[in-house]
Amino acid sequence: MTPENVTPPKPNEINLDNHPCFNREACSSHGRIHLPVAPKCNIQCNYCNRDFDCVNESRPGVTSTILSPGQALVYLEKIMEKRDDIAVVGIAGPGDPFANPNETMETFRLVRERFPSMILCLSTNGLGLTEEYVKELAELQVSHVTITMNGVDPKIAGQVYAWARHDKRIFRHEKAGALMIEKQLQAVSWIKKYGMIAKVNSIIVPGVNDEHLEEIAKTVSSMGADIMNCIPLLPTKDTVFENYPEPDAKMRFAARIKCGEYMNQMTHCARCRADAIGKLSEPMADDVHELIQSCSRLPINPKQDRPYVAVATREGMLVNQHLGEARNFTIFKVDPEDEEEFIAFEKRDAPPLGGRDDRWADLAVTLKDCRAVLVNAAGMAPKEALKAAGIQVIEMAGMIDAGLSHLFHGEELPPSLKREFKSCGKGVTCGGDGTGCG
Ligand SMILES: C[S@@+](CC[C@H](N)C(=O)[O-])C[C@H]1O[C@@H](n2cnc3c(N)ncnc32)[C@H](O)[C@@H]1O
Ligand code: SF4
Ligand code: SF4
Repeated sequence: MTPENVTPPKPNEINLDNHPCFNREACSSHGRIHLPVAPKCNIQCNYCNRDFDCVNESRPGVTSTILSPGQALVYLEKIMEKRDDIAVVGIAGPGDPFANPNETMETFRLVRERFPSMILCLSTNGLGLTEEYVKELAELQVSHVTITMNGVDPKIAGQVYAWARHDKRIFRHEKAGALMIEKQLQAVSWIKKYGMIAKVNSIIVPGVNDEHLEEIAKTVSSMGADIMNCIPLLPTKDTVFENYPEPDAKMRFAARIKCGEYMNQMTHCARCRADAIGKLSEPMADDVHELIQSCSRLPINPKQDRPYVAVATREGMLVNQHLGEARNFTIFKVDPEDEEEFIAFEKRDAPPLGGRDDRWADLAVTLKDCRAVLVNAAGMAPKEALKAAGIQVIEMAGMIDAGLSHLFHGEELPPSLKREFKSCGKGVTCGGDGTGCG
């Protein structure tokens, strides 16, 4: 399971005392960075609203961009060149790390290989965690794993989760609560089995679980969980709990005192963004915001040599074909004589229609030296298949040169040219071939 090129550091090379969330004294000297590599979620909590592209809000679930594992490593390298106080790399969304397990595990592998003494941690709802993942996390010396648990009674937990998706089924209400509790307790026991620090986050939701937190503490402490973080609900727009009151100081204090009878309590959580960086509560500086944005415009695998970009175009000036309708792709590169110019030097045939998933796998091979493909639109299935093969799918309309400047020189794609294909909502797997699903 662990790739051969990963050499986990010796335990004494990582100073766990430097984690500012687990050691209040480290707050003034050390910071953490969250890498936003996990956009999807497998459940919907009634308090959570995940926003991308948002710079102004500081709360969980918000990020200004999403990074691939390779982009995240470049971003981290650049941050580490700028500052020497970052002791922790965490993955906390904006969705769930184990609704995006490949991205999560790959990010940890890359970071561990490059920064052997970095503290690694993550926060998950527990649903997608498997023993295999927990084992590899331990091998990579991820030291702190947080499981967010809002109840140990299905009736109470079921009020917090709108739905949970597991094994291609959707669970709601009490059934969602029961499923989540089972998975979360299992996750805590694996984390302890493999020797990691287990933190339990519980969101204090007035009138729902404020009287029940003690039961959670009692249950998880008996399983060996190390620390609990009772986080006050932050009422958030466009969520079921948006009009619930934020727990006052009395409720927060009471929760921590009652739970504190069973286990250590964290009291200084800053309810951070999924792309938080620096000391706890430090706002994201403008230059860091620009840096993370520019890293998100790098090729998916920035360290791979992919010198070309493929374009779905009829006449060679405009991006004007859907991925599925293009019979061929025009391949562009930077003009070696003039870095500002681009040269179309080849046409490559698209794989024949039909064959669905095979077709996208074949296309990934055809475009294996391309960092991206510019198209008018593409469905989820081809986007996922190409992304997994390291090829970014950029949906846009208009001049090809604008897309190429974006990809080769990191220039912002004008919003007027951006397009985003939305599925029809019929719940079928969309081939995105522009021919409709009938
Ligand atoms: C955005 S989640 C991402 C990680 C993972 N999906 C999870 O739930 O643990 C990070 C943390 O923020 C918490 N959170 C999300 N929305 C919140 C809100 N409105 N108020 C308080 N905590 C919130 C989650 O419960 C979780 O503990
Ligand atoms: S599991 Fe985490 S990311 Fe998913 S809805 Fe709940 S809080 Fe949000
Ligand atoms: S959300 Fe809380 S536990 Fe997570 S990094 Fe911020 S302060 Fe630490």
